[in-house]
This record gives sequence, C-alpha cells and structure tokens, in this order.
Amino acid sequence: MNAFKRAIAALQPQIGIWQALATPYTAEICAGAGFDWMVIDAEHGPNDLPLVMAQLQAVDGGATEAVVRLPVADTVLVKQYLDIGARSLLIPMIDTAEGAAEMVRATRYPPFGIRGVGAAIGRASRWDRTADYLHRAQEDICLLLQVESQAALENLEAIAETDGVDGVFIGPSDLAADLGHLGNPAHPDVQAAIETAIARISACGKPSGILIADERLARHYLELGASFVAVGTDVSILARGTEALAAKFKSDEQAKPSSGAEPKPSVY
Ligand SMILES: O=C(O)C(=O)C[C@H](O)[C@@H](O)CO
Repeated sequence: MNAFKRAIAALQPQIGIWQALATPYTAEICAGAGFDWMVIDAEHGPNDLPLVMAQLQAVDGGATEAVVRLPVADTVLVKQYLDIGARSLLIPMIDTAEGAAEMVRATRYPPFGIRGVGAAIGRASRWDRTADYLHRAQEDICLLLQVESQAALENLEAIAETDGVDGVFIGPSDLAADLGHLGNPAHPDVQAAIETAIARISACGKPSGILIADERLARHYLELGASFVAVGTDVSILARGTEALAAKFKSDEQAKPSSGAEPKPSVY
C-alpha cells in the first residue's frame, strides 16, 4: 500500500527531503531520518536508471516514500522508471491538461493507458513474484505533476482536475525564472503566484506540494493548505553544514567557500 499517496489524498501534511547527491548511501541515511517522503531527483541530480534503482533498493521497506523525479515528461521514461520499481513519480514542466493526460496514460496499462507490459522481468513486480501486479499496480502508483511556468498557471485547474493526477507540485525556482525573476523565488510576485496556486489546487480537491528550505515559508505554505512539502535538500545541508563547521575553526579569510563568495542562506 502507498501510505504517502493515501495521506496526500486525505490532505494530511507530508514532510519531505530532496535527494540530489545521487548515492544509495546518503539516500539510506536520509530515509531513516523520519521524513514522510523523499525525492530521488533524476532531473537535476546526477542520476540515471541504475543509480535510481540502487537508491530505491537502499530505502525499500522503510517508512519514507521514495518519489522519483523524472528528467522530463517522457512516456518511455515513465515506463522504465515504473518497471525498476518507482511507484511515486514527480514529472517536471507540465504546462497543459494534454500533457497531464499523457502522463496519466503513461502510468496505466491498456485499455486505460499506454504503459508497456514488461513487469514480469522488472523489479516493479519483484520479477513476477507480486500477485496480479498488472491489475493491481495502479492502486499504488502516485502521479505528481510539476507546474512551474506562466503557461502552467494559466492551465492550473485543467491540469489539477485531470483524472489520474494525484497531486500538483509547484516548482518555485523555475516558476520564478519564467515569471521574470530568475534566482529570486522570494520575489513578492512569485510568492503571490505560489500562494494563489496552492489555493487553486486545493479548490480542485487535489493536494499541492512544494520544495522550500526556508522554515518560515514552509510553515506558511502548510498553513495555506499545501500537503506534500519538502523542507530541505541533502546537497544544501551538506554544503552549508560543512561551510559552517569550517568557519567555526578557520579565520574569516580562510573560511570563505572556494568561490570567495559569502555563504548564503539556502532557500531551495
Ligand atoms: O523549480 C523548482 O524550484 C523545482 O522544481 C525544485 C528545484 O528543481 C530543486 O532542484 C531545487 O533547486
């Protein structure tokens, strides 16, 4: 059973962590930290199918749901990631209801969709050891789509209301860029768009999600009704944590990061 899928369907808050270090070792460490879900990022993390599978194996059986973010909205990749055993998917850059419907079809076997039937040799069915996988798979597949552009905001209800979409994730960094505020998701225009999007998705009866490493904003979005909120990334925790530790023992000049820039608070 996919407890994460059921929790967000009931609009129960689910707290997550973003994984972009792309190692089974760090995935396993984070999976024991107490989060409800974790993203294994194959869009911006240096991941590929074998490495994502190794991370899925490392966290298998734990209480943290692994949500695999695909590199792109591609029906062939959906098939491949489902076949290696990913059951909760996050698909970036969905701008239209047609794109949403295509992703739904990609997760479903005929006659309801176009997912190729190869599970008998795939980890998804545990190599045909899972009874009736072909007819039961859909119950636990959780499809989360990312809206992160002006176009997506214009089509937000149509995307959210698409049958088979289990949740809508707002991508603040890309949304900021498309709204003309590259690198500044904290801009008032972007924040207003995020707040409105959370309300609009909720009005469609669907759970909304986001990634935000700023505690105040994370709590604010949860209060607004966001359900699946990732509150940090493994990369930023490691980078900022090691910088802070070095700074405790090194002189001001020696402690600056190699770039020479002042360490900045990580928002995303
Ligand atoms: O647009 C966004 O923000 C996201 O989709 C999340 C980021 O991609 C994440 O990788 C942190 O930058």
